[in-house]
Amino acid sequence: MTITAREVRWGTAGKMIVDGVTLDAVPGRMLGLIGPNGSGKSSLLRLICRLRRVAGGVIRLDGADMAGMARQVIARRIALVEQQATTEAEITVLDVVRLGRTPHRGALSPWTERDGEAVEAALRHVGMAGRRDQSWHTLSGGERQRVHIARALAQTPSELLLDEPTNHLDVQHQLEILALVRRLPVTSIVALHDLNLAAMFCDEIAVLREGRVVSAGPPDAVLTAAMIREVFGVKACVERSPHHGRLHVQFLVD
Ligand SMILES: Nc1ncnc2c1ncn2[C@@H]1O[C@H](COP(=O)(O)OP(=O)(O)OP(=O)(O)O)[C@@H](O)[C@H]1O
Repeated sequence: MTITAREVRWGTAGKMIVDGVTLDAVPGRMLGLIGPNGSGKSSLLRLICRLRRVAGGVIRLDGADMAGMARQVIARRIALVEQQATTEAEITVLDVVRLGRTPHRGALSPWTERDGEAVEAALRHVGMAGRRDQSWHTLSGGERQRVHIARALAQTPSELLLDEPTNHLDVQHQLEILALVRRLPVTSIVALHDLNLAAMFCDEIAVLREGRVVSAGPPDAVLTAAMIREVFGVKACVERSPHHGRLHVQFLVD
């Protein structure tokens, strides 16, 4: 396992928001986090990359308790793409992606060939190499999302955390980004609202409700009509697609 969480708790204002979460991210695989709005997905991702400190339980990276690790050590390993990340307006696409190299560089160290290669590869991966000189504030929402993902890739993480990475993206780019993450030699944890994207791309899925994992395992075991009704309050029919062989969820409205 690369990242393991055991009985992780975190809360604020007297309310438990992550309430005893236990999960394992298997090396090289994609773990999906699904759950209704406010179920704790973003909070859990922020705990995993230690933007927040756990109030109880333990998160380990390759067996070592992350609570005792230096911030830079964590930043060299784990990249997070947040849902609504903001960036200074007066910078270019290239500037944003170059920021991904920060954890690998000392304050005075020169820009290296390796830094440049990581940035170029990241720009290419998200299809933004031709837009490197464009000003950040002129980008569309989807383009910004792709540049944020490029920044995370430039960090050359071994663990990649993505909070709703398909938000703002058109269907082609939704599929491309998730296919890219799957292809990368990284362990990924991805919060997703679209159950069909989760079914298509995730190796394992954990379902959160009110800060607790209520189901976890391969998509075939987790994505059931009963779970969708119970957790999301929606009627659904779950079938195996004759086209791609993965589960497909059809929602039913009265
Ligand atoms: N710093 C905070 N102060 C107060 N409440 C918070 C804080 N951070 C998170 N919350 C609350 O915790 C709950 C979980 O939020 P979180 O963003 O983790 O959920 P989520 O599953 O990612 O939701 P969504 O699907 O809507 O993005 C929400 O009710 C949110 O309002």
